[in-house]
Amino acid sequence: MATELTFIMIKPDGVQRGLIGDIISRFEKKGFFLKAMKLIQVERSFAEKHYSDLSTKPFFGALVEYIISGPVVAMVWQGKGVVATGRKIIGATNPAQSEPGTIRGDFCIEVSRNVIHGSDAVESAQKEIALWFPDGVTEWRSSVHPWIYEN
Ligand SMILES: Nc1ncnc2c1ncn2[C@@H]1O[C@H](COP(=O)(O)OP(=O)(O)OP(=O)(O)O)[C@@H](O)[C@H]1O
Repeated sequence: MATELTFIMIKPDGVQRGLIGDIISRFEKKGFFLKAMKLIQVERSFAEKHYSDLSTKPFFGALVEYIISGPVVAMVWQGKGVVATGRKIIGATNPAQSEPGTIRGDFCIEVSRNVIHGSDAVESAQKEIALWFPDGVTEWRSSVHPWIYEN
């Protein structure tokens, strides 16, 4: 059974622009399973912690302002290869380079308003899931699992 997990966050622009349903639908239709989800407006200190790896970047202050500017949808998705495939579904960081058919390729223009975050590695996914969902995620098995996964 596929146990890989990734952390996905719909950023404030994605929430404000009504893209939540479309984004969730893309992950569901691919064959990934939702394990946790909440709509939450985070504190500055929490956003700084989430993006601590980028604290020396010139855009760090603007990035934190953007993330705390409204509610975000934080989610955990499960499935075979969900970290790498999730990044492909999302598309390149800069929407100018994101392929059509990806979330960023279809829905946004600016790197500073790029709608969605996805973990970049299994290890960072584990760290981000622990930060955003300290009480853990919901264990359940979809009844359609055998129609998507051979084992
Ligand atoms: N040059 C930039 N100017 C403004 N914002 C930027 C710039 N580069 C990155 N960002 C913002 O910081 C976020 C994190 O940058 P990172 O390089 O980790 O990209 P990413 O891993 O594709 O994005 P994310 O972590 O949000 O999935 C980007 O998604 C974007 O919102």
